[in-house]
Amino acid sequence: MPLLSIRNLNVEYRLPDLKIAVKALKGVNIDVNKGDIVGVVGESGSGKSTLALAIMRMLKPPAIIRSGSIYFNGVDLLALSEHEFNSKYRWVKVSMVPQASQNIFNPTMRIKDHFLDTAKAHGITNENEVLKKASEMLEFTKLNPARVFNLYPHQLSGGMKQRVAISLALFLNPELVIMDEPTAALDVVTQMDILNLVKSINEKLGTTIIFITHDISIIPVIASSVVVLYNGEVMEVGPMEDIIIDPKHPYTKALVQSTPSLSSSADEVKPIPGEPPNPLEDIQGCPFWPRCPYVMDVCKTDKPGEYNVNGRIVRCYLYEK
Ligand SMILES: Nc1ncnc2c1ncn2[C@@H]1O[C@H](COP(=O)(O)OP(=O)(O)OP(=O)(O)O)[C@@H](O)[C@H]1O
Repeated sequence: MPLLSIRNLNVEYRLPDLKIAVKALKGVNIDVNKGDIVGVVGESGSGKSTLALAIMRMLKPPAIIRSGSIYFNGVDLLALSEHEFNSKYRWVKVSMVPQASQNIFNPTMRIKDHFLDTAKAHGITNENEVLKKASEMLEFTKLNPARVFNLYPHQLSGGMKQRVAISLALFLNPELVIMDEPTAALDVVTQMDILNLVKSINEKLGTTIIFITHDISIIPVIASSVVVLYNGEVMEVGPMEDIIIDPKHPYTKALVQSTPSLSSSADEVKPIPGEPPNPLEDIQGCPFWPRCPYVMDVCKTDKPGEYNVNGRIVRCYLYEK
């Protein structure tokens, strides 16, 4: 059984002024196996953060989960009461390093108090116990707890803040951590440090990780398997090497070809044709058809199913048997 299994997840943002809903996630199915680092890749607006917030049950209005299930070890997280989810799952079994996590800190609180506050929100009030565990996690992320505990957020560099955000996500020993663009807004050297840290969390602590990024060039460095999102829909899922070396879905192919570091020569780099989708427009059929070089009539009217191509899932009529 996968550690996390998302089934037919549909999330909308309702925009009453415009009398429409933006369909941010459409029929999403994703399995995350224990011990994996699953890279979720997609362009801006493809629904990555919505997915992270849905798993954490942290979506706020105008977002609404229209339907679907998110099973964690077989328990549907969406069916639990808020009290049960908060006391047994949120941060305890599943936690998150949010997007732009450098900005999550309360500027008036010392780092130590961020750990105490998070623990308190989950019913853990033994200060010594919390600080001992927080120290271990700060040390694991290569920070000096004695020094960092008493600092205010503005006294930390961007890389240090990201390490603290990661320590905060880890310190209740979750089995799964969702990291939403954890290397965005960092310089290249610090990015590599954080990627190495993420790998050591996975290897040494055994934590399963969902690693969200808009940058497919990071995927080979970090992920064991990949989910490709486009306009709120899963296009392709498979092992990292297969997806990067031999992408099957025309969108994944276009994404790889548009990325200089993944192409063998500069001549092979091609921008993805056409325009990114308009979130207010509900495209019939496959959402990639207006940009797809292989488009067929059926793609414009019907959504492709999940076709199994040598053990990976590809949602494209080219692979219909
Ligand atoms: N609060 C909101 N109100 C209305 N629409 C929203 C809201 N938040 C997100 N959306 C829409 O939902 C879709 C998915 O957004 P989401 O932020 O999940 O994508 P993303 O892949 O994480 O993008 P980015 O990398 O830019 O953060 C987009 O079309 C976006 O415009």
